[in-house]
Amino acid sequence: MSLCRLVVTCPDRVGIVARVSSFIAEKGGSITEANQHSDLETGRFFMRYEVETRNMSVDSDSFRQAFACIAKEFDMQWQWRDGEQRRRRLMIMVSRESHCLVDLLYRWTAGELDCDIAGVISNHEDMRSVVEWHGIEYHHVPVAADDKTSAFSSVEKIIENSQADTIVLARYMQIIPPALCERYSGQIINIHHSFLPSFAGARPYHQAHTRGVKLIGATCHYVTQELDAGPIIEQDIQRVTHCHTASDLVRLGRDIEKSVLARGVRWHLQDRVLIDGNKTVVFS
Ligand SMILES: Nc1nc2c(c(=O)[nH]1)N[C@@H](CN(C=O)c1ccc(C(=O)N[C@@H](CCC(=O)O)C(=O)O)cc1)CN2
Repeated sequence: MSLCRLVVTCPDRVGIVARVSSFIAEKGGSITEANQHSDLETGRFFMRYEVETRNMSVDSDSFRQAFACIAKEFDMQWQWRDGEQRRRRLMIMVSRESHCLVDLLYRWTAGELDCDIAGVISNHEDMRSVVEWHGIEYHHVPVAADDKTSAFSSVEKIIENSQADTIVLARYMQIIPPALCERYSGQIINIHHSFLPSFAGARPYHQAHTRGVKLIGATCHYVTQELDAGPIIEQDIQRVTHCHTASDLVRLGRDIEKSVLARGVRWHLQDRVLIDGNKTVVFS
């Protein structure tokens, strides 16, 4: 097994850390990274342990079986992710803007993103050559304004057949239907090109330029039915001035979008992001 991750959320109470850490020690596991958080407003507790398991007396299935008793006692939602189960499969979705897609493909090629890329879905043909150059399957699924239902049933079938467990909207400019949001709740990551909640929706840089902002930003968030309102994973900003045109904001924003999305995806792949209602706990 070697390195495994234990991720837990449960109602907060005294004794959780003591019980879980002593259980891991009893099985011969060594906790190499420990993160925890108590949300005093909601009374929820969040934990993420990385565990070196080479000296453990049990395998992953036996660990899960034994830990289930503790999980039941503390009403935990939990995951024990070992090497085999740990590697996620990403489906990337893109429209016409290439910068976030190309940045993710570069980082994946460089080994920065510990995942498989199951494929790329786009409503345009523009990105086919760069995707296929990386040896990744490209799915062109046009979205007709008057028939989005059939387009997204094709999208859902492609995602299902690819066995992807994480979907990354790398400037994909179509609204994901409620059913797909529900089915992949907490598994669809979007990069919005503004510092949310400011300038949600379309053309945020032009909205920002009209408003005369002195900061622009980008937001990586989980996708929900409500547009650009899902749990925020990561954000960043950059100063701008009256000298910058709307096109300047678009150009300057690209670098922020790429880095914010990459951090958000990487933390998700490492099980560092735990959803807390419409917020997140990020053990970065
Ligand atoms: N269900 C959700 N879908 C999407 C979300 C989300 O939070 N929930 N984020 C958006 C990203 N986005 C801005 O970042 C965005 C994309 C698309 C639109 C929009 O109005 N699209 C039109 C079509 C536009 C076109 O054809 O070019 C539409 O879908 O009718 C607004 C914001 C991704 N999806």
